[in-house]
Amino acid sequence: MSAATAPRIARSSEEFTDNGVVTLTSIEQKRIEDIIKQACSLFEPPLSEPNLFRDRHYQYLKKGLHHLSDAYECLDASRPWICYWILHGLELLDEPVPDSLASDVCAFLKLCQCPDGGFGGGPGQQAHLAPTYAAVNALCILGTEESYAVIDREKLQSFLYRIKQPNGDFCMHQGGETDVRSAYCAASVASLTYIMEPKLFEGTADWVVSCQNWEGGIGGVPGMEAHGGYTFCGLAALVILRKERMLDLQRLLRWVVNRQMRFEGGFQGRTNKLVDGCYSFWQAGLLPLLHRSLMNEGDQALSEQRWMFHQEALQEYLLMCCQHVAGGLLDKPGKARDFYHTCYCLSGLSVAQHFCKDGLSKDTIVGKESNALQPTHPIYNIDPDKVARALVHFSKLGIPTRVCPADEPDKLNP
Ligand SMILES: CC(C)=CCC/C(C)=C/CC/C(C)=C/COP(=O)(O)OP(=O)(O)O
Ligand SMILES: [Zn+2]
Repeated sequence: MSAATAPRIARSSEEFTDNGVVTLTSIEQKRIEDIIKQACSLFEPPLSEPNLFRDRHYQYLKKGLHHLSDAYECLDASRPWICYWILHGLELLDEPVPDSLASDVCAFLKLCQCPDGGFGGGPGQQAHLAPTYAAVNALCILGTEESYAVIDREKLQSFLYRIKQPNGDFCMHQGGETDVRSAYCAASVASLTYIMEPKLFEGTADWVVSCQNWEGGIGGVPGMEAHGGYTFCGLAALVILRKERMLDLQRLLRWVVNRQMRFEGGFQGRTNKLVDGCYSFWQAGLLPLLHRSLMNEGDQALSEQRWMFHQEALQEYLLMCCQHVAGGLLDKPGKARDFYHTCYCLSGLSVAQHFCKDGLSKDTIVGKESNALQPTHPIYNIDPDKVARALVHFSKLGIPTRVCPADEPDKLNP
């Protein structure tokens, strides 16, 4: 389907204003719609096919593994994230990482690993669940004996026990905050590296479920506004724990499908906020998880061909509004490119291109076939084959047995 003829979900917000009330939010929304309109006008016929700037994105990502600009100084405590964002972007583009570069990344992430387990945001930094999640994902993307060997699984397991809370949730780091991100990061690394045991996740599902709120989505902590980032973390954590049926999935579905913007085609993170390219993964990525969960609940009406969002409209938003001409992707037109948005815009584009159910797949590619990206795993957001390889590798090693499990939990977080 050409971009020019693709049906838009609905019309601009102006056409929905029935009481004429102007607020700061409505002014901002209108301004963004005007910017989107302008960006899309560049694709009027005959230039109607939006093109993925594959090579420019590749060059941008490749350079980031060697050199970062001063703008990344503020991410000094997120360096494993930068490795993950870049490596995942490269695998989506089907660009291999040379062996020597892969070894350099392994050596760097080894320096980020803490003597007591888990990974910090950089060498010598305190162990934290977010960079731990990013480091494990990055090492699994590399998928070599060398990269798997970096992870000290016994110590990773004891780090998780140390930050586990009596209510089932985890602190992001010793003495740190708790929210739904931590349940996902902990469940993700524990399942991928095969260190998961029931005791470690006792109470976790109940805690995550308590964060589903009146809107149907999931907030960071109980009672908080629902947000796409937390909703993805909550649902993905429950899918790993095989407890997603404890959520009200119909209300979750209703909430997320209403986060796709009727004019822009991209997703917003929460009600009455602006479209942002990164929610192409955090929000649209919920639909494959929901599809599987509802199928397991016996829902007979599920499509065999499509996810329950407008896949073409999301692809158009990403291709027409989120690509930087010099490579890299972004939140919305006029914003700067960065590796976070490049990773999650490409991840969302991949979700929107590839439907898969029970081994049956159906591709819906906006623009040329060469726009197609590699698929991504709906839970871990890395190449599905790399997930399978990591599971085979780590399951052979068995679950580490701790000397005295009862002594560890909450020792440092009474
Ligand atoms: C695995 C892992 C650690 C996942 C993180 C998930 C994630 C993206 C959470 C978002 C958190 C948040 C409150 C964003 C609001 O940003 P904002 O107010 O700037 O944006 P908004 O206006 O779009 O809501
Ligand atoms: Zn964003």
